[in-house]
Amino acid sequence: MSTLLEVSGVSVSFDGFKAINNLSFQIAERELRAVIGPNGAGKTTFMDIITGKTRPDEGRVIYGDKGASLLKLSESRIAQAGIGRKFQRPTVFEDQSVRDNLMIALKKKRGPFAVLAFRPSAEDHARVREIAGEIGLNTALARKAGELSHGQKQWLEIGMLLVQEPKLLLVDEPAAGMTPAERQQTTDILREAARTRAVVVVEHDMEFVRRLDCKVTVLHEGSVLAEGSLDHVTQNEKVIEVYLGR
Ligand SMILES: Nc1ncnc2c1ncn2[C@@H]1O[C@H](COP(=O)(O)OP(=O)(O)OP(=O)(O)O)[C@@H](O)[C@H]1O
Repeated sequence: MSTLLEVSGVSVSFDGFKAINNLSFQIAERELRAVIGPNGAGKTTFMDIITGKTRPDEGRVIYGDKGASLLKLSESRIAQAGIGRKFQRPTVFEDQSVRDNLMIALKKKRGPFAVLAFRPSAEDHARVREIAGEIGLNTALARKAGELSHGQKQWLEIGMLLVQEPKLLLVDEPAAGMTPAERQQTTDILREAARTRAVVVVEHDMEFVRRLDCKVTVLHEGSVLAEGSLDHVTQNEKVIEVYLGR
């Protein structure tokens, strides 16, 4: 399968401190990947580089079948090019229903001019119902987002990104604060999402990563320390030393 995103030889320093150090990373068009690593390993900075929030000092970030450089694009252009990011804390519109939250996200996809004259079509309603099903909220469409559990809000926000049909979805610590049952469902949602796109999940919870059952990239001091199945990387001596052995 072809590569969707290729990061090569990327470095970035903050006040002389190398947060990302000659980092290389690739993900295929349809792939689920977990990124793990101890505190300060560079996971957040790595995602900031992909979304254009942080510009690297060196290296290349190539995206899509035309091999476009993301380094030339603004944050909003990168988002429009199909890179969606879910931050740790849910940011749904609490006073709006689940349906309206998903509709707002659909509207956003159409761009600033569509917002003014947006009237949801039967197709839009069908799409919203479809996504609500994928995130396990099909019976909660009329509920206010503010009444949802923490886990359900996280799913809603993932749904708001999925409605926009990202090619690459970046998800930051989705399992934090979730009940075991919510974690299980989150795994299912992310695995399903990765059947039609690339999904990168940054996560500390090893049980959660195990259930994702995907290739794992271990970051340490801004570089890739190991990559492979969770069993493979957790047997790596260097990984045990810097990360698991702590
Ligand atoms: N804007 C910044 N200015 C200065 N230092 C920064 C900045 N952003 C990140 N750093 C430093 O870069 C290193 C990598 O940080 P980063 O947040 O990417 O790590 P992380 O793997 O996401 O950590 P955590 O698991 O704790 O969230 C850290 O030492 C951090 O203090």
